[in-house]
Amino acid sequence: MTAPLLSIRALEAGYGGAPVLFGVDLDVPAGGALALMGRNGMGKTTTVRAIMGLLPASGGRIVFDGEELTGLPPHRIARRGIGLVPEGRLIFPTLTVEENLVATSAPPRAGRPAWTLERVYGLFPRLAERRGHYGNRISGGEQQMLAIGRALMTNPRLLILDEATEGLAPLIRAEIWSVISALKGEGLSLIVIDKHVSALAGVCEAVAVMEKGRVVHAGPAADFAADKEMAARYLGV
Ligand SMILES: Nc1ncnc2c1ncn2[C@@H]1O[C@H](COP(=O)(O)OP(=O)(O)OP(=O)(O)O)[C@@H](O)[C@H]1O
Repeated sequence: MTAPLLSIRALEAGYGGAPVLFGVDLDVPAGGALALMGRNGMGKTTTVRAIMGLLPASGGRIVFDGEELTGLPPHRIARRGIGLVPEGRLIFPTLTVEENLVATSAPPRAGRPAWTLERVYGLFPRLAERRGHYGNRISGGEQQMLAIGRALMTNPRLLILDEATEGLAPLIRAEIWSVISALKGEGLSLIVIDKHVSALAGVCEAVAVMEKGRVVHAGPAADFAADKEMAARYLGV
């Protein structure tokens, strides 16, 4: 069996001495997509922050493409090839759409087609129409597209989407899911945090459910989506 692209073992992290993660284990195979689920406050975003180096790990290991990430600063982790679409989008409000896209762009990776402005605009034609608008003058859906485009401009090998469809109108949400699915089809590896179980199962092979800072269930996403009782037990839906 080939080693996973991302492997997390016994990860511990917290805020100001208060522990939040108590030994998280996760794997993402190259080209695979993992749905990370769980009720509010269970530690999903904290896990993502630890992967990105935005929060120090107090224990455990994060290995990406065979190299240890634990302890590296966020910009070096991004350079290794992990892109983040953060919860709340965090668009630069006083930069234009185009400036937001180029602000964090990074060189392409060997063997993968480079992400360019043209390619991002091809994926999201609305961003091309809004290219000169400031980040705080576009709709929530457009901001979400921009957050995804900006992460793609770093030419990631693994893209982490934290609540990328949260609070969006159904049509825009469907557009975002179809883009996520297309990215998966191109071989990009994904971690997708979202509440929409059936949409997740359409893109992700695997699911991991977090409860109180631990992974309490891991398995095929299709099985999870088909088992209403299990979804109700873990997600309270
Ligand atoms: N900056 C912070 N300082 C202190 N505690 C925090 C901070 N951010 C999160 N927490 C706490 O850490 C725990 C896990 O939060 P986290 O944001 O990782 O959950 P989540 O599973 O992503 O949920 P959500 O869907 O609400 O984002 C919660 O108890 C939360 O209150």
